[in-house]
Amino acid sequence: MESQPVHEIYQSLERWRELPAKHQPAWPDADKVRGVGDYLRSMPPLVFAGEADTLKEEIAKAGRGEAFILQGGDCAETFVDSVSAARIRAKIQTILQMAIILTYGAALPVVKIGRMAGQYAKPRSNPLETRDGVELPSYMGDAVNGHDFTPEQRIPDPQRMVDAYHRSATTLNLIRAFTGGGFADMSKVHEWNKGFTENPAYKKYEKMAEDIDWALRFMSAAGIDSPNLRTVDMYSSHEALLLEYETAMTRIDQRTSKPYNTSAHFLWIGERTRDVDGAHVDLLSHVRNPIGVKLGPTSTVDDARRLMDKLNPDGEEGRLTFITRMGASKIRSILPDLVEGITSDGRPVTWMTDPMHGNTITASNGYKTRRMEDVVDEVRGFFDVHIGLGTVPGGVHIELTGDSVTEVLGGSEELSEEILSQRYETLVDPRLNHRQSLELAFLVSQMLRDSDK
Ligand SMILES: O=C[C@H](O)[C@H](O)COP(=O)(O)O
Ligand SMILES: C=C(OP(=O)(O)O)C(=O)O
Ligand SMILES: [Mn+2]
Repeated sequence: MESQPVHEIYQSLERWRELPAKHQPAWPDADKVRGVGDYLRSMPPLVFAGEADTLKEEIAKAGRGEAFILQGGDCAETFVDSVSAARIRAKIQTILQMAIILTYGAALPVVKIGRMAGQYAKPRSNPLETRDGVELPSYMGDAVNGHDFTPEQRIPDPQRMVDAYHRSATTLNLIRAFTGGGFADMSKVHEWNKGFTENPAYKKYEKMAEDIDWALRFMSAAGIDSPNLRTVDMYSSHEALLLEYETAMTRIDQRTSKPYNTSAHFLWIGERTRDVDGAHVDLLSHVRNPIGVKLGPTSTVDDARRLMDKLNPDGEEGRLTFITRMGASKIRSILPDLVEGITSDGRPVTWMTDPMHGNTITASNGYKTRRMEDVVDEVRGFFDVHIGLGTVPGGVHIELTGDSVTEVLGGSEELSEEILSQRYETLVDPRLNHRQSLELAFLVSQMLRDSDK
């Protein structure tokens, strides 16, 4: 097939400008936005298109039940945390620990994707925030404005997109260093748990680490060795919200002459921007990365089919993932029709669950929170529905952190409303802490095991 002329590709990448674009910041200075776009276009890509292709194959495997995807990280990364190697390491470590729990428990390869190295932009329910009669733009993530409630901080500043690019680069560098440079060596599974032993989840982890050590000694004695035991692949992802940033980071791949978004391996379109005739869907329809679309409780089969027509008309395996986020009380009644309607289309999709965003509540003391039991119940509902239909539960999408924050209620330590204020550090949505993340991984590994019977 003849490749499309380069100028036509670049034209197609700008077509979104004629379409309705939701949740874009009201940038005060259009010239400054253009300048930032030019700067970003002059900068190197953050990821290589070939890596995105490899991830697409991995996601295809998850869609067929030959692997399972673990996607996790902050709701909103912050510039402050991006300079803390300890915080980034704790997050990577949490994802690696969860992945090893899932791999060992279910004997299934786990595809690891961080909500990291670019998760700096947020859609908000209300574009404005009012405090004591003062109205300012809502915080939309560090790539847009500052969290402090002052006009200086809250007015969107396009220069922040440049900062987001550089901080994504340093975070990604650290991810690559940790996952390729010895930290992720399987013989270190014990060390990842150091200092965390006085809790049932940590004890369970310790026991599993001992079993893995024994298996490794057996393999070594039997002369079995694999580079897979020493390094892991971890991919980057974020919500493709800021159209100017995502367009500037889209480049034509030399190997294939096709456009790839080089700001992350995997991009997703959020529940609030998934209109099939809107700007976000149009922009991502032109790039070749694997992409996801969040589907909330009002999604219809027709919505999802039209998204497939636009985003994956030829039914390329691994290209399109639907990340459902229905809410624990709704998933069992809503998901079956959606999955059946899409399965009968015949074109493959990979199904993931985001058990966080449909389960957000306000605690009696005003904190935005979630209940661990609802999170677990939505994942369970996701497995129940897919197993009932004979389709494949392909992965989980989790908001988490490696620190001991107090943002989500419940879990084995029975975190209560009164405790939320102790370490409530998120700037947008509540995240599972390190312990709750491991607990969830153990429960999901059991669900995966049961689904294999
Ligand atoms: O992370 C997702 C959204 O940005 C977030 O849930 C919106 O939160 P809000 O309702 O506080 O604006
Ligand atoms: C905005 C998010 O979710 P959703 O689009 O599902 O509401 C998110 O993932 O942080
Ligand atoms: Mn969120």
